[in-house]
Amino acid sequence: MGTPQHQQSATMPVLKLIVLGITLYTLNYLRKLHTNYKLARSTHLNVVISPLDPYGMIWQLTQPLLNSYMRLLPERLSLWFKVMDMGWSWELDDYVHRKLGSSFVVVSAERNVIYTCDKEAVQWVLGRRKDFLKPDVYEALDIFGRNVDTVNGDDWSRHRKLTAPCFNERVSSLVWDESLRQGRSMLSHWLSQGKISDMVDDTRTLALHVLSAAGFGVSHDFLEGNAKPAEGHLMSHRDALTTILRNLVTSIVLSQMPWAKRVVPKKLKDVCLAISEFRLYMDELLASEREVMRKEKGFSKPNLISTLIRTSDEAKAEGVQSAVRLTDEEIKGNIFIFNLAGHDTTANSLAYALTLLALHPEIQAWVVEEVDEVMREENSEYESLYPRLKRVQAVLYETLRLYGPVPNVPRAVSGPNKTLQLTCSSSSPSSTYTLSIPPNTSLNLSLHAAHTNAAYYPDPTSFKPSRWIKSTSSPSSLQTEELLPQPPSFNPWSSGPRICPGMKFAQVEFAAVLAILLHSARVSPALRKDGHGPEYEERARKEVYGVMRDSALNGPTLSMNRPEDLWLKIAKR
Ligand code: HEM
Repeated sequence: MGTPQHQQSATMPVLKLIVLGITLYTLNYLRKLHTNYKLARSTHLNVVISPLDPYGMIWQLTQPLLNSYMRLLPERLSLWFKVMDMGWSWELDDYVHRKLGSSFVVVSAERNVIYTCDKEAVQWVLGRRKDFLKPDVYEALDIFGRNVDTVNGDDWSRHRKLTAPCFNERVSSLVWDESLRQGRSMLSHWLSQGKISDMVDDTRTLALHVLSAAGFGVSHDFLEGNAKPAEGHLMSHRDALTTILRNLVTSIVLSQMPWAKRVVPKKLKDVCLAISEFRLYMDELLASEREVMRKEKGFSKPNLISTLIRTSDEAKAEGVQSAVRLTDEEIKGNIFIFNLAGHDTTANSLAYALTLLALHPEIQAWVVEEVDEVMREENSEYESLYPRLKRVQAVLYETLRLYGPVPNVPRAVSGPNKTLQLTCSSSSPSSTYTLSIPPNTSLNLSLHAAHTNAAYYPDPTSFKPSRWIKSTSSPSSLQTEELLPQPPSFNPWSSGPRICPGMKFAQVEFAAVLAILLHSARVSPALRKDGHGPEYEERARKEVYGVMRDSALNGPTLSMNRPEDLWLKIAKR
């Protein structure tokens, strides 16, 4: 054993090495920060310096921990955090853009990010899919195979071309029928309770069942679902999918480590099982769908999966090169992404809309007027009823404007060292500016900030679905009302070539469910404890509003943080 002096002299070089390492790292960090700062200044936009890379792993991991501390700091020290935290950027509406301009730059050592809520810039970026790409981070969603949501370039054209036929009018009609069926069951379940909490849980079940019927041709009962595993399985199809969607990040990580199922704790083992079971179900679906097509020389039902297989197999049969076909892995990747992209988005939109209507009884009465007129008819056909639900559609638009599931859309710039320029004048005609995007710069399109910008929407934070309706006669009547087209500042489904292909699917599902509910029931705010009288109603209103506003990006979509605290009264009309 050496003397203390010997030990001290042995640790000195190690310490020196550590100090040298830290110094070199810091100098390199400052050099990169300085280079990016100079690039950011060249844009002539306002600049916010961030110590962390907005797309980096450290930011992703530390953000939730830093949140409560940052709220204690004065704004000049916490502004970078306010800008980058997606939860805050939703909570603050367009506050940050009002302070820093409709476009500004966040500088970090790794990259710069231009944040913009300028409608011209947003349309420009979304319209140029070859210049502005989905960032690599999307590839994490390739759990079951590459798909239309995660790929870029020619691959995207192929996926989009072959998946587009899935969203046709026959599928819309199927979505309508199934949504009415599920909506009716959900309503009788709610009416039997009189007062409900955690409505989001029910709207998620409903959305999943509609996707299952329209996606796989598998119908579930609203209450019982299909909890029994099919023959040869350990988990039901519905439970496997629900487990994956509710544990998305864990599923992404575990899908990369197939060996992990042997060593992880029980809860994670269930996620591993769900992944392998869902893969098996998809293999079986593909095989059985092909069998039906072979026997009947057609396809059983016009659902998403049969359309996807048919389109792809027809291309194969016609000897079309592989460049315009999807592999089985890619078919499975797309089926999964339809489920992921179409589940929480629609479920949360329904939940927010019902909460908003409960808080605004006068608007609920306005929608009911239309619903009663349309739904009193004997027939419940999609073609004749859906187009007449214009006020219902206006409620969806207004809900998405204020509580859109996707408040921000990220984009990377393709190729190195490119400077792109656009002249913007929309936010203020007197202050036209050039938006130039220097090298090493990504983009963040602040959809929610645009949706709550007073230059685009008068009285922007108020819930006013009537702003989407115009009447062609005076006095206004239901027959002469028209739904206004979506303006360039309104992009809850994105826009351009990569616009959400499930837009119509979501619109039809939303309209059917809202119409069936409001035709028979009235929704109003409630509290966990029963009570009545004006004071009770006022407290219930405040509580429900508070729970709804306590929302954040939980996973990829905006949702309420405490849905179990949301109580609503459902009374038969
Ligand atoms: C209210 C409901 C919905 C909203 C607000 C919504 C919103 C969006 C947005 C903003 C994007 C673009 C994301 C980006 O470019 O980064 C998108 C893409 C997509 N959505 Fe939706 N969505 C909804 C429902 C659905 C449904 C029901 C489906 C399928 C059944 C679906 C499937 C997809 C797919 C596959 C993409 C990727 C398209 C591509 O990149 O070419 N969505 N959605």
